[in-house]
Amino acid sequence: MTYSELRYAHHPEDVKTYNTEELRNHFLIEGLFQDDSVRLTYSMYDRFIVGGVKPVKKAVQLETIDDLKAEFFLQRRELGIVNVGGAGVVEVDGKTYELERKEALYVGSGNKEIIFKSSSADSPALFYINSAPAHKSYPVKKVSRKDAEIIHLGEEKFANKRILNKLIVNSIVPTCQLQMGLTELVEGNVWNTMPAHVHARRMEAYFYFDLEEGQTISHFMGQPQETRHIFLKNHDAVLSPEWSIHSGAGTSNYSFIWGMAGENLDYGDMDGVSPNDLR
Ligand SMILES: O=C(O)C(=O)C[C@H](O)C(=O)CO
Ligand SMILES: [Zn+2]
Repeated sequence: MTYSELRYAHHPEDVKTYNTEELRNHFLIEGLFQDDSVRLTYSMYDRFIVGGVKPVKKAVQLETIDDLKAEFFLQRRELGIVNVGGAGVVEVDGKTYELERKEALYVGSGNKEIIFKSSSADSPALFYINSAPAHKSYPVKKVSRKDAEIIHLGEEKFANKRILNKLIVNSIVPTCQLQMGLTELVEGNVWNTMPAHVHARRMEAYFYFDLEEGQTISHFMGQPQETRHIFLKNHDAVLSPEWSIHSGAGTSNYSFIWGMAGENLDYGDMDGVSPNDLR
C-alpha cells in the first residue's frame, strides 16, 4: 500500500510566526516505516519526495501517486534508496539488487517496476528513499560502503566529530539533481553540520537514525539570524528550505542521511555561518 501527503513551500517571513505545532506540521516527517507499506511526502521544495518502505510479510511496490500525474513513479523522476534496516532486495524492472544495511541504490528515470523485499521478516529492511524530477535517464547503480567518498569532519573538543559518506553524488554516480549521503557521529559527539550552512540553490532533507531509544535530537532550522528548533526522535525526517540552516544536537550520538536537489550538483556550493553569527 502506498500513502502520500503533500507539503507546501513557505516564505521565511511566514515561518517566523509559526508556533511549535505549525513548525512540526510543515517540516517534520514522522512514521516513515509502516509494515508492508510505502509512505511518501511530496514537498514543493524542488518537488523533492521523502519516503520510507518497510516490506515485512510481502514484497512492496513503489506505485505512482496522484500528485505526479504520471503513468508510473519514475516516468519523469529519479530515485535514491538507502537501506537502514536488515538485508533486503530491490527489484528494478526484473533485475535484482541486494542491499545490506547502509548500502545505496540509484535508479534513473524510465524504470517502471520498483519492488522492495526484506531478506528476513525477523529483521526487515528499512528503505529510506528520496526522489527528484529528472530530465534524462541515467543507469541504475548500487553504491556500497567501499564506493563511498569519505570525509572526516569535526573534532572531539567541539563535540562534532563525524564521518561523512558521500553515496549518491556525481563523482560516484551520474544523476540529474539528486545527491545523497550518510553521516555518522562518533560516540560522544552530538553536533551535526556545525558550523551550519545554507545553500540557496538546493533544498535538503535530513533523516535521523541509529539514535538510542529514549534519546532525542534538537534539529535547528530557519534563516541563520532567525532560528527555530524541532525535537526529533529516531527515524524522523525533516525538510530544509533553501534559505534554512539544517543542523542538530542530540542527547547522544546518531547517524543521518542527507538528500538534496535543486539548481546544481555542487556539494561544496554552500554558504557557511559562523556559530557566533547564529541567532
Ligand atoms: O555532517 C555534516 O556536516 C553533513 O552531513 C552536512 C550535509 O552533508 C549537508 O548539509 C550537505 O549540504
Ligand atoms: Zn546542507
